[in-house]
Amino acid sequence: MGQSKTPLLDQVRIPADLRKLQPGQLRQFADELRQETIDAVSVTGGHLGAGLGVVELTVAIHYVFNTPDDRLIWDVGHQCYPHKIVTGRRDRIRTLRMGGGLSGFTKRSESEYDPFGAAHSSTSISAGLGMAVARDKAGKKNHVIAVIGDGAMSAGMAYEAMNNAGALGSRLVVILNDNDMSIAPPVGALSGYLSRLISSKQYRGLREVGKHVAEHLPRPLQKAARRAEEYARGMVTGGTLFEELGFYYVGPIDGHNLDHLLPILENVRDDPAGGPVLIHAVTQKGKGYAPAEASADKLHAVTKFDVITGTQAKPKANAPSYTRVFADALVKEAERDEKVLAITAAMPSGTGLDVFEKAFPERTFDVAIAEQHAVTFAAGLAAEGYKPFCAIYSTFLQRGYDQVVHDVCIQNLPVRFAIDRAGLVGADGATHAGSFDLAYLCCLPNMVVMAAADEVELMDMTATAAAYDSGPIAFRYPRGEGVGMEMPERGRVLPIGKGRIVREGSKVAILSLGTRLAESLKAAEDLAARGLSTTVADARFAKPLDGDLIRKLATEHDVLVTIEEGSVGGFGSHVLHFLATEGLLDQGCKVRPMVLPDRFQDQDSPQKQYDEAGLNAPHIVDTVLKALGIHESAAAPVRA
Ligand SMILES: Cc1ncc(C[n+]2csc(CCOP(=O)(O)OP(=O)(O)O)c2C)c(N)n1
Ligand SMILES: CC(=O)[C@@H](O)[C@H](O)COP(=O)(O)O
Ligand SMILES: [Mg+2]
Repeated sequence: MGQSKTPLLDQVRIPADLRKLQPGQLRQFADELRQETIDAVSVTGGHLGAGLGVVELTVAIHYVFNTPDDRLIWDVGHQCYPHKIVTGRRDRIRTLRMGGGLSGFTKRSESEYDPFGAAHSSTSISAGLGMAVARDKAGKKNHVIAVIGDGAMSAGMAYEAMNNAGALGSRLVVILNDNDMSIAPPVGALSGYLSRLISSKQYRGLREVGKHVAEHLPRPLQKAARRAEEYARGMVTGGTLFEELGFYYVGPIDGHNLDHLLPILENVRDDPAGGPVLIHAVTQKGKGYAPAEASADKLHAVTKFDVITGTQAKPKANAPSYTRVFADALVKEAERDEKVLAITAAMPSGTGLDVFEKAFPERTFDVAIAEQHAVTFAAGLAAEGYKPFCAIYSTFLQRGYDQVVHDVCIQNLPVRFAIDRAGLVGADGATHAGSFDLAYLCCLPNMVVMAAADEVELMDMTATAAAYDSGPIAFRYPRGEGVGMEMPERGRVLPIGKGRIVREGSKVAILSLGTRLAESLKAAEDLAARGLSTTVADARFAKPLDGDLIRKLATEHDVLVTIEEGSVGGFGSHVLHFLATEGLLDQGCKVRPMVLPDRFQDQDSPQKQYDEAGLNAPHIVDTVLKALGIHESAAAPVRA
């Protein structure tokens, strides 16, 4: 057996083992931890850049603080792979984001070292403050540390939390991990402010003097020195934004320099003064891995890759992604209509608006991680006659729901919602599943909701949304590739509220919404082979429903199955409501809605997730056979 490449890391299963090392060994330990992170992610794929940027912070925090009694919360949690390696999960780290494996984010049920789950950003200060107040009420003395990135710090929730923390005065340590990156380079005034904080050399000089003086005075005098320091700080920068919110500000410090991190964390740990503290750590996303450091996005998210070259093993695409189809379709609409604008909340590449921005930089808005603002900003634009396309993942649109109701629907403003990542999303698991947008949008008056069955439909829905100016309209589509359709030059405008029959039959009807259409057609072939003639219809609209189509299907078939990539309370529920109120359930048609299960599904491949959800062709066949009292199984060979 060759000599281990990670001799120090091999000695550490949990942080208590780490704390047995000498401070002088931590540099090597961090290097080994970084290598292990790179090697593990080269096997699993996942979020690489963020984790590489917090290797030293991870080591220093677990070394100085008594985790898990001291609570450590990672904002977003995508940077938590080094944390997972040093908290008893190194043996499973190569199962990251795989079915049955470790989550790609922090997760309470996975480890006592994960006191709070994450994945949606900007929650860590709120959760940390909750834990700090709980500690105070219980008379405990443990520390609470929240590590939040500069991107996550651009979300309103972070300020709500700091505003409250400053008022409550509970002891809370917030570490701002400032790597001057979100997924893309950061946007917004805060980003510029942080850069000024870091670059004001004069400020750093005064602070340096102040800090050293403060450290060598007896405790009572330190306060005086500290006040002098604060005065210096106030004199140079007028008090940092964070201090105005009631935080003691420490920094900016080098977030990769353990010689700085360790004493500062120890000072903060041992300082008997109460109150919230914000340590401003300057780091580099992708640190220590040349391909990441050289990449524009610092390898925020990668597939499996070759460690030596950094070359990723990206599967060959058989068709354009839905995201790309949307982006290209929107460009075509914008070429014809100067009122078309596009808005993203810090996800330009994920939503495809980076493509749109290349064509129309003046008509593209990245508002940072601020979905609530994005929606109402769009409403403001619509109120003035523009045609804003708010491109937000289904799961992240949950953040702006009240704005959709209150600012868009009640006022019936023509905001267009391009909802990517609808349905199950695979490796990101439950936190990112787009399961609920049908339920949370179809109940809203004035809202029109479409779901694309394939990439041609998505082009048509983009054109339809551009043309529709009578109120809010949303269209959803899944993560991943299209089905490989011949693409028209431009999308056609669809008649609002009208579905289409894709396959004629007579005994069974499958009414599909969205991309379950492919599985519905497969099921129809199987059923026909069993002597059950099957109609397949694509609803296209979840709202308004195509009443005539539904009535036809329910009155001309013995079984009507609805299927959608969404939770209960969405399309199928509204079809059932329609059937019931129209008395169409009274005539014996057996109706079976097929929806996502009423539980959160962990990560796996989308195909396996839909198998687990029971929404693939065999499940449709089984549902029909059961409804007809035929006790065959979809798995059983079809009768000759
Ligand atoms: C509410 C919400 N919107 C969007 C995202 C998508 N997202 C994941 S990480 C990220 C950037 C985070 O930037 P930062 O906090 O600076 O962390 P870094 O990747 O730089 O370490 C974004 C926008 C999210 N996780 N949550
Ligand atoms: C961490 C985070 O929230 C994003 O990076 C998200 O994982 C992106 O999802 P996609 O990979 O579907 O764009
Ligand atoms: Mg960042």
